[in-house]
Order: sequence, then C-alpha cells, then structure tokens
Amino acid sequence: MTPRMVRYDSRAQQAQRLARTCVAQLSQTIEAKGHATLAVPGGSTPGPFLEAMSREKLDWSVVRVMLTDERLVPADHDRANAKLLRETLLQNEAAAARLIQLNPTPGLTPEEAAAEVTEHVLPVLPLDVCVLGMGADMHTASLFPGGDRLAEALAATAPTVIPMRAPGAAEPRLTLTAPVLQTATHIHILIQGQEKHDALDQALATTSALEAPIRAILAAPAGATVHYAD
Ligand SMILES: O=C(O)[C@H](O)[C@@H](O)[C@H](O)[C@H](O)COP(=O)(O)O
Repeated sequence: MTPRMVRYDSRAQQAQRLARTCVAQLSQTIEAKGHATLAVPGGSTPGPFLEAMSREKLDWSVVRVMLTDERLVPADHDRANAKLLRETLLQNEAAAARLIQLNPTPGLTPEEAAAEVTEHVLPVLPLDVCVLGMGADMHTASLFPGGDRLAEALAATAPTVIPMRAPGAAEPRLTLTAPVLQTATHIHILIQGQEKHDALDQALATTSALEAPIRAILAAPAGATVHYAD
C-alpha cells in the first residue's frame, strides 16, 4: 500500500507541477474518450494548485469538474468549496469547464441533497483525475473518522454520494464515497506540512480505514501518488 511520493522544494513548485501532471492526464483522457472528469478538493490547501490549473491550456470545454465533497452551506458562503472553485479553478483557460454541482437546492435535508446531487454526478463517472486533500486526522474528502455514515461510505456497496456528519466537521457534508474515489484512473493526494506527513505515516501504520479513512484511497487499485511540500 506504500504510495508513490513526490516531494517538492516549495509549495509553489508543488502547485505548478501537480497542475501540469493533472492537465497532461486530462489531455490523454480527452484524446482517448473525447471528454474527461476531474474531481478536486476544497479546504485551505488546494487554492494555488487550482489557480495554476486554471492557467493551463486544455480543451476545458469537454472537462467536467466536480468537488470531492462539499459543506452544506449556501453556494456563496465563505465556507463553500464551490466558492473556492469559482475563485481559483473556474477562471482563465479553465472558465470553459463544466461544473458538476455538489450544491443542492436550498432547504433539502442532507439525505435529500445527496439524492439530488447523485443525479448530477452519475452521468459523468468514472472519475479520470481525482485530487484529494487530507486532514491531520487522516480524513479525506468528507470521509471523517467518527463520521455518522463512514462505514457505509467506505463499503463496496456505498452509494455514489452520501451525507456525512462528524465531530471533525463544522457542518453536515456531502461527499463522494470510497468506491467512486478509488476507481479514479489517476489519484493524487495533495498535502503540505510535517503534521500531515506524520498523519500519512500514521495512516500507513494503521490497519483500519475507519480509523484512517485515507487508507481507502491508498488501497485504490490504480494506486495513489502523494504530492508533498513542507
Ligand atoms: O471540504 C474540505 O475541507 C475538503 O474537501 C477536505 O477533504 C480537505 O481536503 C481536508 O479537510 C484538508 O483540508 P485543508 O487543505 O484545509 O487542510
């Protein structure tokens, strides 16, 4: 399960080189299939990477972009990952990409929201390029240790999108589940700082994905590449 690890000299180099890697993989996919599906994380780490992606030349008009997970807040809320995407990736060259909405109709319950969003996601699966973050608690996407539906989300029988409530999450979430993430053709884990490097080591030394949900990604058939900068 030991993942490939790429260590960068700086966070700027990490953002630029991972963007180029993902764009090359998307370009190969478009050549083969005529379109490509990209999943990216939210949070505080990926901004520079997403901005670097936005400046890369690609036939973005046939790229379907979605988040790996979303907080159940209004789409224009400061904590909404969709807001991050609009301000970083969905501009410049990449403005032509099609956003697959993970923000549900306001007023739905998390369960109703998951059902609605699943209809948006299903037609563009499988993922071709999937970039994930990781928390210091070893969560990825919104697959949190202690999440109320984590076991279900990790199972081979998991639905495509599931609501998640967890002690480590400030609000209810929607998240792609393990089978969706694991079957991506190209999987990248984007982490920065010693605390997350230590958390990755801890996940590798752990046996349970319930304790360390990132293990579900590290065990993916295609394998995952960790992109690390201090
Ligand atoms: O909604 C989110 O926050 C992300 O999708 C989440 O999975 C993120 O990748 C990790 O929580 C790491 O977050 P940071 O990059 O902020 O450390």
